[in-house]
Amino acid sequence: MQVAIASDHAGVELKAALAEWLIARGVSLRDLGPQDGQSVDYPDYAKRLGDEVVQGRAQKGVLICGSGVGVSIAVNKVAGVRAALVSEPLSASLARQHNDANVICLGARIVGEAMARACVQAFLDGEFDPGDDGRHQRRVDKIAAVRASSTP
Ligand SMILES: O=C(CO)[C@H](O)[C@H](O)[C@H](O)COP(=O)(O)O
Repeated sequence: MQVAIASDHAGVELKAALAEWLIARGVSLRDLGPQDGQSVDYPDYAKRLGDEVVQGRAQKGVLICGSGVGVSIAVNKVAGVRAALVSEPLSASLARQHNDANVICLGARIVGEAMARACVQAFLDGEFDPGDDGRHQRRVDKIAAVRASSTP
């Protein structure tokens, strides 16, 4: 599985720490930047990562900004992205199990490195469960239908 990671300036240190940890654990990782702490605009990196996922160059993505809110709003505008903003591992796991999330968003000014690692681990380990009656799949399908039927 290919994993992509990106951030804005507020998330660049946490991104570097997570990237080092993931690579050490054998994860195939694409770091989409930025590479330094110069101020950037989070929608640019959110789009870059969202495109990477929906175009199939990565199967999952990790996005980081100061709060996680900006990147989560932005990346959920990319058709096919289901991004979850999380700050603890149960939500990260449920985002996979129930929502088939393909991106998680973290706030570097909200969570510490250990909690961020726990969230990423739960997200990468989690598997989508369509539900014994298909209810989770039906709801995920309805998310796509909401987008398809929305007018600007
Ligand atoms: O979008 C955000 C807030 O919801 C992110 O936390 C950004 O990282 C933050 O806005 C960046 O703020 P800065 O003052 O430019 O560092």
